[in-house]
Amino acid sequence: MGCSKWRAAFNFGHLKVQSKLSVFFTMIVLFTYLFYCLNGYCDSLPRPVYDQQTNLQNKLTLNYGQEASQEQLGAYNASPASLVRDQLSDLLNSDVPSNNISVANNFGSKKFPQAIIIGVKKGGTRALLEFLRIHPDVRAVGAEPHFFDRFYDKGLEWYRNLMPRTLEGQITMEKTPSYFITKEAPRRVFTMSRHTKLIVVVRDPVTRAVSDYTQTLSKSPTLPSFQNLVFRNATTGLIDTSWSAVRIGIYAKHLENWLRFFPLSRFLFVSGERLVTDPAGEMGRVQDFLGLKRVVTDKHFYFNQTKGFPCLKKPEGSSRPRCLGKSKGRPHPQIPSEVLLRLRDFYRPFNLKFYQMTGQNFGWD
Ligand SMILES: Nc1ncnc2c1ncn2[C@@H]1O[C@H](COP(=O)(O)OS(=O)(=O)O)[C@@H](OP(=O)(O)O)[C@H]1O
Repeated sequence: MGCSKWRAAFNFGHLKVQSKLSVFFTMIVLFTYLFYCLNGYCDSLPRPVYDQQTNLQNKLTLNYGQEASQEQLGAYNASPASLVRDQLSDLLNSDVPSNNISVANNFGSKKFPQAIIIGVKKGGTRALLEFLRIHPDVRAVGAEPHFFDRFYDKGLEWYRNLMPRTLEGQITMEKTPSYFITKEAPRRVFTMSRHTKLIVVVRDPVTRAVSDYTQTLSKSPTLPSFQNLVFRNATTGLIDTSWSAVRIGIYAKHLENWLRFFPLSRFLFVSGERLVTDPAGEMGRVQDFLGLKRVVTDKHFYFNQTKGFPCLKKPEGSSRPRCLGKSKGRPHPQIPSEVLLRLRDFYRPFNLKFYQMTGQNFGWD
């Protein structure tokens, strides 16, 4: 009996010591956590949806060949949650190997883009951005932010937050091809920074229109035929310039709008055709324009016969080469040649004006 009393007293004392110790350790853990947070090391902890979106975009930035952009983002509304959902589904559905660097990037700071690919839709903007992203001094948002056309009211800080972090000497970039045709975009970009470098990938407006139509057709199979949409009056052959597939290709008109705010020296016009036939040559010009060392060269590309386009050679440690996804390089429907000829006639004067304005002959006629 006396022995068991003694044992109970011992156990009670032992328990007291134990609880004191656990309070002590909890305090240590709490203080350590507070110390780390105050020093800004809590970045990798779970955050609100809005911040996760930024993280996801950083992750997208490090993955090649996302088909996010135009198509998916065309469908999303302004809610950050839907943006996260769409981009997450991009990551999961992508046919691109996911073994690329996908570590969290907590180094550097988020800056406004110093260079933007502002157009044109279906010009080859995705290929250009993905080719640029192999450059170690380029960091870009994977998806299209659509800030200067759709989400301007969210404010510049919202926009900056979408950007990946960059270190000294690295360039922040994004691409949203609809900026080129957005009336308010030049003034808005100018307000952000008058020094922004502007890249426009242009492609023969006739093929561009067909490519644009092909994309819409892939989503709405009951769409009227190209020739039904392209003419305002089929008998007279009057072209319907209110159809966006036609309007986007009047490059001279859109450029005029931009030249009200930016001098020509701020622009680089990339040939969408040469981006396919000579990607390394075109990338050389782009890197020079951005003041970058020519790191992306012909040794990075090979021509994929099945795809019919240049793709990036597989990086070390990866099993697959990297081509753009299925939504790039779709076969175009057959359009009657007289329709295409009529459209070519329509574009000719605008093309000539564009060559004159840019001092470059793109050879579309
Ligand atoms: N390397 C490579 N791989 C695949 N596709 C390439 C490449 N280079 C240029 N292109 C051309 O890019 C066209 C799509 O242009 P965009 O990326 O600007 O389209 S989008 O506006 O973002 O939807 C796409 O148009 P379509 O052929 O009509 O699909 C391609 O012709």
